[in-house]
Amino acid sequence: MLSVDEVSRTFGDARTGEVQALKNVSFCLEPGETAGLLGMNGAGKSTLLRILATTLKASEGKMSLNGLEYSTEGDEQLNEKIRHHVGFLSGSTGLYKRMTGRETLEFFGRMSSMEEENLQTVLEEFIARLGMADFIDRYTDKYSTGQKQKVNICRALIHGPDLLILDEATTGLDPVARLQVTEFIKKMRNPQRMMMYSTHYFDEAENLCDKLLVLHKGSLMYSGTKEEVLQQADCASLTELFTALANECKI
Ligand SMILES: Nc1ncnc2c1ncn2[C@@H]1O[C@H](COP(=O)(O)OP(=O)(O)OP(=O)(O)O)[C@@H](O)[C@H]1O
Repeated sequence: MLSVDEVSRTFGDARTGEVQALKNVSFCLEPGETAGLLGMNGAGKSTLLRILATTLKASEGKMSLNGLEYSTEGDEQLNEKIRHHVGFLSGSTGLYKRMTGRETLEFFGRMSSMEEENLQTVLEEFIARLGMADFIDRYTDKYSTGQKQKVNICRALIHGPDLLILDEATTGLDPVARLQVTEFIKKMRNPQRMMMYSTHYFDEAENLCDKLLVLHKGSLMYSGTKEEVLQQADCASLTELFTALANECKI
């Protein structure tokens, strides 16, 4: 289980003083569950995902993954243990230009101490499922955005993490690649794996996620199934909900 309890994060900003990017956010994810993280630009989605991936420290609060406590004091040994169970695709995940996609995935699989036979089996399955055979042996600097993103998603998944964190995984993809990627992510669900999926596409949130977490100005404003969220917000659709939030920001 992923447990997030009263997590906050403040950034110092030279121009405006302090920015409170997350304010007392609490929620749980059960094994097998996928949560869709929604929110307007600047709502705090990436900040939350980076904290869960241990690349950023929370200012306050507690978190645990399957009983392992995150360290907010910067204890690298504790966070290293967590990292073994986490796969993270951030908005800025890059690829080594002078490696092929296959070499990249082999590299990360070996870094995670995967057995060679298992690594090759998983790799072939990923290549087939995401239609990567045509480009996987080319250097990644020649890849299109969609091709890069497919390799990045595989990189986050190669070691079979319990918690998969995907930050806007389909941004910039054409409709066919978007469908391929979302179908692949759906197939990668299993009864143990938890997923945090941030997106600006409502159809993906509805199609992929068991529950939704709506962040607004750093606070978790609504959470639950889509129906529960709409009921809490007294809205008929997610579009209506976000239009209301956007209008509130203009006031
Ligand atoms: N390193 C930083 N220093 C100062 N402020 C930051 C930093 N990182 C994020 N912020 C601020 O924290 C707030 C939340 O940012 P965050 O990137 O988490 O939002 P987001 O919901 O992921 O937005 P988007 O949908 O645009 O990616 C914003 O006001 C942002 O400017």
